Amino acid sequence: MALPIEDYALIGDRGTAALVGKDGSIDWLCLPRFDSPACFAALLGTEDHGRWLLAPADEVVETSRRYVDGTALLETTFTTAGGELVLLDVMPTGDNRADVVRRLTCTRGTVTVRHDWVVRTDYGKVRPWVTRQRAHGNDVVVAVAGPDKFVLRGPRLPHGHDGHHDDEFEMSAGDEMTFSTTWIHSWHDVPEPLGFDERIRTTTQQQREWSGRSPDDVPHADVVRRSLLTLLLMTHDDTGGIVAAPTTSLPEDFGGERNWDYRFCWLRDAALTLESLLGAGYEEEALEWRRWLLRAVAGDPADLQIMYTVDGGRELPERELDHLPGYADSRPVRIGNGAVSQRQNDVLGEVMVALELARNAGLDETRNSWALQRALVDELADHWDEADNGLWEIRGPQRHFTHSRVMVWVAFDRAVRAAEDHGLPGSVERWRELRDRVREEILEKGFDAERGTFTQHYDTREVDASLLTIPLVGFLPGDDPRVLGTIDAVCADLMRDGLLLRYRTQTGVDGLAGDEHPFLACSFWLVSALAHAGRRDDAEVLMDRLCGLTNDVGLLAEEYDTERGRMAGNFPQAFSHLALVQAALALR
Ligand SMILES: OC[C@H]1O[C@H](O[C@H]2O[C@H](CO)[C@@H](O)[C@H](O)[C@H]2O)[C@H](O)[C@@H](O)[C@@H]1O
Repeated sequence: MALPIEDYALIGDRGTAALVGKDGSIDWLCLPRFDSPACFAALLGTEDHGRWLLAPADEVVETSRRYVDGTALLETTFTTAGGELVLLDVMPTGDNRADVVRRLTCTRGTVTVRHDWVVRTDYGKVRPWVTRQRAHGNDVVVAVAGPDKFVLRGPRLPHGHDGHHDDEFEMSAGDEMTFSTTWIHSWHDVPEPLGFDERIRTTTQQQREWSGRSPDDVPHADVVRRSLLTLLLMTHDDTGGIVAAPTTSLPEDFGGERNWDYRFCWLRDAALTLESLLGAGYEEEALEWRRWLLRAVAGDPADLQIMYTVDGGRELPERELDHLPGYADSRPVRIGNGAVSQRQNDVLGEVMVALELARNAGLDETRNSWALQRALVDELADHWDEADNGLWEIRGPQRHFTHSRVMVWVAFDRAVRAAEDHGLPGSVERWRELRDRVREEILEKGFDAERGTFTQHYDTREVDASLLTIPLVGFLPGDDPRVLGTIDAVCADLMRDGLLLRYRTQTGVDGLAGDEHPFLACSFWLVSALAHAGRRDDAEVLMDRLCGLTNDVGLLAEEYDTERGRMAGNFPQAFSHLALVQAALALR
């Protein structure tokens, strides 16, 4: 059975990423890309759905973990009655290969190690054909199924029993053993082995150099550095696409149906990630992402999607995997995401903010990059008043969501500013007129004057945590009475044990059964809104609490179940980490 979500840590090579459990088992890995089918899917099922375990066979009396300073190399230390074993997990970056390297070092006494290598392709469904072969002068174990080939290397290889390749062996103080699994296309020959020491050294250097540029002058600078590194791991090296999370179907409601696939590039999540990276001083990432964006949305602006595959593809049909029981029996397990065809009017606003920040950071517009923004804003000008599914991608009826309307204002506002401040060409008069019109409309229809708060949509008196972004995007100043009233109303209606829900599910607005837990990004938005409102002390108290919720290696899922003290939803979630960075920057 899978571990609590917070007992996993992320390793990755910026092509894909794996979840390593505190028990030494890799329970989730999609190869070679974030959105490829998983070959280790025990996270959503059992060990028979694929996993790779290296851990003491003896009873473990203590486990501690850490990332090697400034890197995403994970070090797990197991203490047993007889000794101590350190497991280093690395996915080397920058070499266009897909390898997972696991190095065991016995640092004290004697430890019996258990090895279990269970590859199942197609998300735990297909048992590959596994053989022992000779390649490049060594024995290797090779698993083949359809297009995929997995090569296990190591100084001592496990043997096959009942579909598992397992082994037990003793290690004594000073012993070191390195194993690796490499993915290749099944029609290719087994590649050369990696030079482990050299790849570990370069990966360490690259990641240290990158994370060393993270700001020191923010509260919780270490947590911020880890968040930035986690966002980097979710940015695809080759294409520049940024995924929302490396997992699918970790439940928002344990045992419920709120299970979604996040292994894709949402324009919203990616644009917000970029804002955080730019705010923290990482500028070159903006260029890569803008290139990704230009390729992904190229074509008729009317065909803009709200999400794409990692390489900018448009097809990500949602389907259910019946063969997987789901994490904590949360079914269905879904791959693909039906929200792809939704109308979400906020998205262009977020994109325009990120591209404006990039411009202000010195990234010049190319003819193409501005022409595209201009075409998208003109397209929005023809449809700005249509109802939508909102940023929460609700599957209930479309509405006039206030947050979406505010982001429409943002899109026109940033387009006008691009023309005014940077002399970029476009239908500025029309954009200006629509910007002012949507603003008036929001203040009239999206504001409940009696209660002194903005509302979730135009036909309700309910509130929504997304309204906390109103001061953050500059729609109103942070100390405007309407903003202060909204903060109070959101806290009064949506606070659960000190953390914020996105909205009240009980109203049925999202068209789904069940409930959910506080959404961590919303609580970070509250920190930022409080800071903008001049309530710095309150903001700091909440920020301290939220940073205290990160797991032992600094990671956050999408939501937090305050009753059980457990993380919920996909993990780690870019939205949570990017909002953490933004909150820290707001408190700078
Ligand atoms: O709440 C139902 C929706 O949940 C998912 O959307 C959430 O995740 C997205 C990626 O991080 C984020 O952009 C969005 O704001 C969140 O609501 C899911 O992807 C949707 O299919 C689902 O309808």
